[in-house]
Amino acid sequence: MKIGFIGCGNMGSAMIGGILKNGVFEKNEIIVSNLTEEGSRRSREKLGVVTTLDNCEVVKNANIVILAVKPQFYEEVIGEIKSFLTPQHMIVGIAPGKTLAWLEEKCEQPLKVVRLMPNTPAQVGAGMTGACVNDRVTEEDLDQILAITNSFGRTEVVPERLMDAVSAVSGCSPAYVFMFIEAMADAAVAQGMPRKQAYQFAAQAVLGSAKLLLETGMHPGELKDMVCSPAGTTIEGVRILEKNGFRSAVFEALQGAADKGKKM
Ligand SMILES: NC(=O)C1=CN([C@@H]2O[C@H](COP(=O)(O)OP(=O)(O)OC[C@H]3O[C@@H](n4cnc5c(N)ncnc54)[C@H](O)[C@@H]3O)[C@@H](O)[C@H]2O)C=CC1
Ligand SMILES: O=C(O)[C@@H]1CCC=N1
Repeated sequence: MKIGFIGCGNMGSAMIGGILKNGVFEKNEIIVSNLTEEGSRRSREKLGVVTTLDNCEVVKNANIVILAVKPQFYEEVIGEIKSFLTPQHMIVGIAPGKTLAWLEEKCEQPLKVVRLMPNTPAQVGAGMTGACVNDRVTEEDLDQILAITNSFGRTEVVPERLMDAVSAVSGCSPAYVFMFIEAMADAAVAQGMPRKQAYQFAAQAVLGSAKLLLETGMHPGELKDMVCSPAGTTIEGVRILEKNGFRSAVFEALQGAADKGKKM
């Protein structure tokens, strides 16, 4: 086995999906630990990977170890596995607030440490991941990490000080985007559109807008202005969004998410 996941819920299974689809590792090179036999059965059936109920088995059998449990369980899990870690291991944290220094300190030995902040669109190969590493991680190690993260979307290597911003702007933001889509669809339903169709219209508009921005590289303000005809319908909506503090609400939400990460 080459790569191991401790915990295999939403993020773990999304990451493994991309890794397998792009052939970065084979099924028999991936070991996953779960809390319950039921969880292990799901991982085997859904992903076909090797499973165990013992977190230490992951460390004994893989040199890249991804901590894919909720942040509250990090300390307990590291406590369990730390005596099996060696300088050859690369330990990968994906939780907000768990810094490289914190991970190194809890592992109680000099180790290669990586911090990633992926997001759930990884499930469909459209993830965005922020990555940073400690100074023991070599260029070759980083290439291996990028092969993994690029298998489920895009990756940017950033200085660690930006990881809370990454967490807010791409780790958490899918939740806010889904709220936006849901609200737009509700409004379309209120106008008489069937709900299923409303989700198609709203989601495709968000997908297309993001694609337009990424592919043209144009300023979002310019793209917004292209939609707003003088005395038209869109600018009326823009007026109402501004009056209701839309931009400020988004700003505050991301600020709150980033601040929360700093405290974790
Ligand atoms: N869900 C998201 O959008 C994102 C999550 N993350 C981070 O990814 C990590 C995992 O989050 P999710 O996958 O969403 O959580 P999840 O709850 O879906 O998955 C966690 C899995 O770990 C298992 N688990 C819990 N304690 C365990 C233990 N002691 N040993 C082995 N397995 C154990 C649980 O049974 C569960 O299957 C978290 O640290 C989270 O902050 C990062 C970016 C985005
Ligand atoms: O809120 C959470 O726990 C995770 C971190 C980034 C997105 N979701």
